[in-house]
Amino acid sequence: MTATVLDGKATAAAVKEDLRQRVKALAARGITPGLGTVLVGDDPGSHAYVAGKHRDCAEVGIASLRRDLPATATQADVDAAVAELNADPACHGYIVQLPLPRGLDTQRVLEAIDPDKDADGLHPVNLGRLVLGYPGPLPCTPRGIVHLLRAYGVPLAGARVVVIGRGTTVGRPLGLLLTRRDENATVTLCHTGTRDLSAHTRDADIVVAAVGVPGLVTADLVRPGAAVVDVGITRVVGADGRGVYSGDVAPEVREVAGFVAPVPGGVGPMTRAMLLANVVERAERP
Ligand SMILES: Nc1nc2c(c(=O)[nH]1)N[C@@H](CN(C=O)c1ccc(C(=O)N[C@@H](CCC(=O)O)C(=O)O)cc1)CN2
Repeated sequence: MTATVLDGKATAAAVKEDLRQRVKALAARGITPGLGTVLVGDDPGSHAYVAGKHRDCAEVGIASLRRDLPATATQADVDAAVAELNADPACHGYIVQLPLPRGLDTQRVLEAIDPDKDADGLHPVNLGRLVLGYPGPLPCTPRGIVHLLRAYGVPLAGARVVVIGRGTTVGRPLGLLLTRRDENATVTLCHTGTRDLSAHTRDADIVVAAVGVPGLVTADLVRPGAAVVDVGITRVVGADGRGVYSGDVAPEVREVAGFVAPVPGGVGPMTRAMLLANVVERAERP
């Protein structure tokens, strides 16, 4: 069997086309949605991701508000950038690019974001809303994973899903999302302390790997025909000595699985598209 590839680029392109139309409708009402970013330091990966977010904004007609701070920025500098975006009426939603440089208090920064402008859905108030099943912005990667699975008709209701990874940006919120009544899946949340990981994954209809351990999910861990979603993204040195991305899922899994969301080209583009969706939805709210 060769798995059907869950094409995140194509699915994200369709999401962006829909958003472009909705942004046009907003323009007719005199509203331009605005996405802000706070980027601190020199990490090349973070710079590339933030640049990508602003390119996406330009593609769909969302206004960009960039706040780039040097690696020497203090906690007070970051707090000030956050306070400025909280107060700016042109900004419908914004993100603080993670990870922040060492020495800055990530939790304090995330908690300072106005929950109403939390485009990442990572503020404790919004994670609490997710727990309670109240409406609110959803974390972008989990939302993107659910959208991608649905786009390819992978059944969620009643599905046994194993999520590997208990982080607050992907694993934990994904478990909450998939167990809502609308999705109705049964979720097992595995992590580095899980004994006999394969006993869980071999039983699963859907395996989501979000730990950042290249090649962790091998073919023998996957039930034939299952859907496997790769979220891990690690930069490794390829055979030719150049940097390449490696996911948590080994390449041979494609011979066993029914569906595979690859790295790159799977969940990453969906994460970016869902960020735009959160901003447009916020701008559409009365
Ligand atoms: N505030 C946030 N910080 C971070 C998040 C986040 O969701 N919010 N997630 C990651 C980084 N990230 C977005 O910020 C992100 C990472 C990777 C991709 C992506 O599209 N990856 C591509 C491959 C890389 C490439 O082609 O350049 C892919 O998978 O196809 C998008 C977003 C940590 N920080």
